[in-house]
Amino acid sequence: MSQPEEEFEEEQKDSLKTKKKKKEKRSARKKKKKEEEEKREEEQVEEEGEEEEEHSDCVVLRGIFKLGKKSHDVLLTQTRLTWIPIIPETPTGEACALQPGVLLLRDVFAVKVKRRRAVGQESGGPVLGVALFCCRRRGKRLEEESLHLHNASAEHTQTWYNTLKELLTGSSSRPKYLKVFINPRSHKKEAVHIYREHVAPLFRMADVRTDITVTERKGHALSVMKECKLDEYDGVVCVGGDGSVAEVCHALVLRAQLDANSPEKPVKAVLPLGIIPAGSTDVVSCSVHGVRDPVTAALHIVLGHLLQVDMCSFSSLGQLVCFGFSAMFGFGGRSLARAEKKRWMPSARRREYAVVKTLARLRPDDCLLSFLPAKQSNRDQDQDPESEGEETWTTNQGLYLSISIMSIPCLSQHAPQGLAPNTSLANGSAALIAVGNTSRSEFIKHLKRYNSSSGQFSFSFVETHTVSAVRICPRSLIGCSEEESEEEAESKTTPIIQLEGAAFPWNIDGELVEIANEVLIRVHPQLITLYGEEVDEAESTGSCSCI
Ligand SMILES: Nc1ncnc2c1ncn2[C@@H]1O[C@H](COP(=O)(O)OP(=O)(O)OP(=O)(O)O)[C@@H](O)[C@H]1O
Repeated sequence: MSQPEEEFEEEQKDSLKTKKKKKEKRSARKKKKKEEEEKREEEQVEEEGEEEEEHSDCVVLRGIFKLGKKSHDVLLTQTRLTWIPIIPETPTGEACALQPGVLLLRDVFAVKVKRRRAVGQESGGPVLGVALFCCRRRGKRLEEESLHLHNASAEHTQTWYNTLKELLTGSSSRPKYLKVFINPRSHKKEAVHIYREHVAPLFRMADVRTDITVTERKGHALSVMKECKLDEYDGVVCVGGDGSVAEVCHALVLRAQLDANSPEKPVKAVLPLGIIPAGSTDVVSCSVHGVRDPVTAALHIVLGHLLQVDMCSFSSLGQLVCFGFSAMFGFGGRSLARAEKKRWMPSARRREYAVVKTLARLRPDDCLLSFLPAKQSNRDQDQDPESEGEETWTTNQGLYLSISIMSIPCLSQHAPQGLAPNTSLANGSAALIAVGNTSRSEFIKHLKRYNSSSGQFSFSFVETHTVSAVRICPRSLIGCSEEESEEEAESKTTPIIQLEGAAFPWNIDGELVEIANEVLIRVHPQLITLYGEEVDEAESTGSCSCI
């Protein structure tokens, strides 16, 4: 065979090979596609099976209503309302593209009879049908929505109204009577307005009665809570910032402890607490709602979404200071103390001023820091870490710029993943974040990373631990003399602080608490119930402008 012929034959062989390969590839692709289709069909069958199972939830009522302008076949079961459009036969046989719909009763918080009324008419009027008020989810936000079922028959409408009402009141976690505390001084003094505008109408609609106290001073909510008849209420609501929330949470747990006559051991709060955010940061509200939004918060309350949440007790020299969710010692305590001295400034400016000033005078504290690592068993159940026998404390002595203890993730719009992303609401432990001595620029880098999603702990001077207890014993007031006197020099009206016996500023849930001695913090698993849901991240509104 001549060479060109050989080459041709080789070429032919090659092209045959590639054709074969292509064919193989094609058939493999076809096979894969067929398998995928079969899988999809199987999944669809499974889904349909599940749907059928759910729909086998037997029909309680069935009737015809108009939704919009079209008639629908409406089915009510114990858990859902389903509507299917009734398509009239047309001479042309044209299909109408109307969609069926479904509404889960767990999302419905009110049902009303609709009537036609003239302007100013308060009662009576011909029946139009029933209206259902429900919540719709938009990301982390819950929004109010209504569904109108029209049928002019009074008897038909009444039967549906009664049955729906009965099904809705069957849910035991939904409150009927609430004790409400409103702090009129919170943040921009908008708490009363927020409650009246966004919350009260939803409570009224859901037939939730309320007993309102507008607080007159710090400690007012605590004194009311100590005295009031708790068994009358199904829950407590706090409208305010983190300081107000901390006071009401503390009051609920303290009251449970007093009622149970248990001076040593904290007792789980009897009533759940709903938080309507009206502060500037609203860390606790963000941690259980994912947003700072009064409507979302109110809808979680009326729908009875309950969450068990861990709390800490803070004590010094054997005396209880308070119950709370988070505490900051060092930088966090100092900047709050500085901000409190400038109460006359608007809150955002005050905070910025305090952060910048405290950064400018950054000083470490010489501390003895001890902690009790959390055991796995603490996190799984409602178990008191104190009851676990031998306690093996780890103790370090050193210079710290900041020490934080947080039993909840502390989400906020400035730190969407939370100040303590490694802890959760009810894992029976707290996050200990200890920031050792470093340069100002490195410390600022660490702080800035809270705004982004991660990396705030990947510095050699930051250590984190999962703990069930922490003890902090400040050993001296390093650098305070110079710092405080500079501060005082600015405000000539306030007396110079006497350093002897001076207390250390702590930021406990956004409130300034001054403690002179060692502080013991213990985590108490699921000590309180809050209205809300488990969220992994808060809605962010951009970074904090001060750093
Ligand atoms: N009528 C009142 N006047 C002054 N203080 C009050 C009053 N009612 C309650 N307080 C106290 O005000 C403190 C701060 O409340 P809160 O956290 O709601 O507001 P805030 O400090 O302005 O908010 P934020 O901390 O989010 O900026 C709480 O300790 C609370 O007990």
